[in-house]
Amino acid sequence: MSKDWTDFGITIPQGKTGEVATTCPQCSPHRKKQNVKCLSVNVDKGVWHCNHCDWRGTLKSGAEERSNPYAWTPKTYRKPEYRPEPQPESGSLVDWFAARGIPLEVVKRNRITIGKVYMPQLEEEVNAIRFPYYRAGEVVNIKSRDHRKNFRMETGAERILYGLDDCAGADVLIIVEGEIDKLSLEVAGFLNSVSVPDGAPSPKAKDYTSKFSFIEGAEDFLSGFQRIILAVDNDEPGKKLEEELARRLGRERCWMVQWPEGCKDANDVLVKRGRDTLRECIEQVRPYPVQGLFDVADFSPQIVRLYDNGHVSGAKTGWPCLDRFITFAPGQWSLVTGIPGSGKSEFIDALLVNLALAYGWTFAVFSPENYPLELHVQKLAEKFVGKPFFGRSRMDRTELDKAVRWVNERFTFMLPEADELTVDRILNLAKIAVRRKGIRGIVVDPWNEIDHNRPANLSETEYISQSLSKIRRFAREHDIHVWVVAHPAKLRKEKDEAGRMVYPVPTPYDVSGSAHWRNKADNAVTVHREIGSDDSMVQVHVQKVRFKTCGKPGVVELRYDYFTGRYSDPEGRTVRSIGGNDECPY
Ligand SMILES: Nc1ncnc2c1ncn2[C@@H]1O[C@H](COP(=O)(O)OP(=O)(O)OP(=O)(O)O)[C@@H](O)[C@H]1O
Repeated sequence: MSKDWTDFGITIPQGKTGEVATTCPQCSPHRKKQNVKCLSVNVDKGVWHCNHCDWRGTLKSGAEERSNPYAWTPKTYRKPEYRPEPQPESGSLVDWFAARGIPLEVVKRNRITIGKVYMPQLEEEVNAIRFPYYRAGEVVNIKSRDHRKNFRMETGAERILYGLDDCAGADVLIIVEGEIDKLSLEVAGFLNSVSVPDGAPSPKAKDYTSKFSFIEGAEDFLSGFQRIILAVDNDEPGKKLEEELARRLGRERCWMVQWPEGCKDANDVLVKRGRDTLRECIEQVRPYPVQGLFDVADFSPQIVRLYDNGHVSGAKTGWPCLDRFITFAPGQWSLVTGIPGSGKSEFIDALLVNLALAYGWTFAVFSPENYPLELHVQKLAEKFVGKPFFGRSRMDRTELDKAVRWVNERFTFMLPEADELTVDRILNLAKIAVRRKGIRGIVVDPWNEIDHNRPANLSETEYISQSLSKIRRFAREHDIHVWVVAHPAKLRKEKDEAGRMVYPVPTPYDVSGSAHWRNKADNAVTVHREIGSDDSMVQVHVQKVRFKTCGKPGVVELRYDYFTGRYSDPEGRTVRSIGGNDECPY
């Protein structure tokens, strides 16, 4: 028997035929805008499709099963048409470049033209200079720029580096911040330069991962250079671009340029000081500071920034009561301990979700206890949506889809083969994630799942010391925060104030292995609760904070919601805060 619309919960106004817009029984009841008619139905053909949640089907064969809605699908890009007409040898284009010290032959070689372009921000067609982005002789994108400095790149086209084809066979690559800077370097005799497609991130931007999307498609290209010169602008966004490029491409092969006083970028140098000075700037580069080798000159901008802006704390946890005691800064590592089942993993997951939401941070997570992976995604999705995965009030399909896509963008999971479960291997995988995804944090949960096959010549203490040093080095080198979850050695129950036998709050000194845990960690946190009690309160003991700008020892309570895995900050429930000259129990 053939089915009708009511079998699928679809409401068609009586007598309507042809194309009808109506609400979607799958997603509308769960949306804020419940009355929006997001379901397109063709009544005559008996087919439907929801423009919001992608639910589709036909009366004949029913609702379509979504095979793997989250599967990776290759990105498809549009290739713009670019047929440069011969340009006049004089006039506005030539004059514009001449004023910037770029001669006609360089404009011609780079096939730059002037033409009419629709500028969405102006909602009109204007005359604009057009910079074609070539890769292997083919135009992949075009940057258009009008005389008021409005920019546009082609819709749906891939964002790649500008000037890729000029660098084939070079050992050294120069990266600049704009097309004109790249052309300026050509004038100074350096063809081996590329410009980032989107300029530098704004100093206030929290999430600027999309500015670096060109790296993923250029991995092979970028890996071919022994030396990379970062010749970006001499301003705050330029500094941010320089730091992020060095962090992702590897500081050890990056070099920095110092522009002369009063010059902002390569083109400024060309115009104000001439091509010889620009050449000298590129020839007199300084190595990017790497861990362990610093001159005060290497970090003088940071000193001035510190003087001007004051101390910068770490990233806030998302729970104001806890923020008073600990914030998590890049370049550091934190020990997280607690008795089994105290909620260490839940707490870390909730923290990462908060950091991802507030700062756009991305993470690589080694958490074999959270496998199979779908269980881990379940926990992260619950925290993101604020609804459980199962049960009557669970998240709907639209919320699930949104959550899974979000988790996919923010989290990478590391699980090396059983015979490669070493600290080195995990850090190697994390290094790739830094380059590709710009991750800001790593979680190792727990430490004892790593294969600690220590060399015969090392004691356990020496081995732990070495491994923790590697972690510290990695955090600093890549400017990321590392959280290591480690279990305490066997604890004995003790009598509490009420005479009950309870487990004491473990300290970093209780962590199996050695006192190096306490000494080497930048921060130490214990997640503690009385297992078995009905109370959903969890204590977070901040037992060590190395840098006072990031916090101070103290204890707070958070309330745990078992169904969503979220923690909330019950106003006024701070157990005690210890700081300043107060006696500190840790
Ligand atoms: N405050 C709480 N109240 C009730 N249940 C909790 C609380 N915190 C965590 N749980 C539950 O306890 C279980 C263990 O949590 P989790 O895996 O985070 O602990 P853990 O400290 O990482 O454990 P392990 O040391 O065994 O790895 C989970 O089912 C979690 O939902």
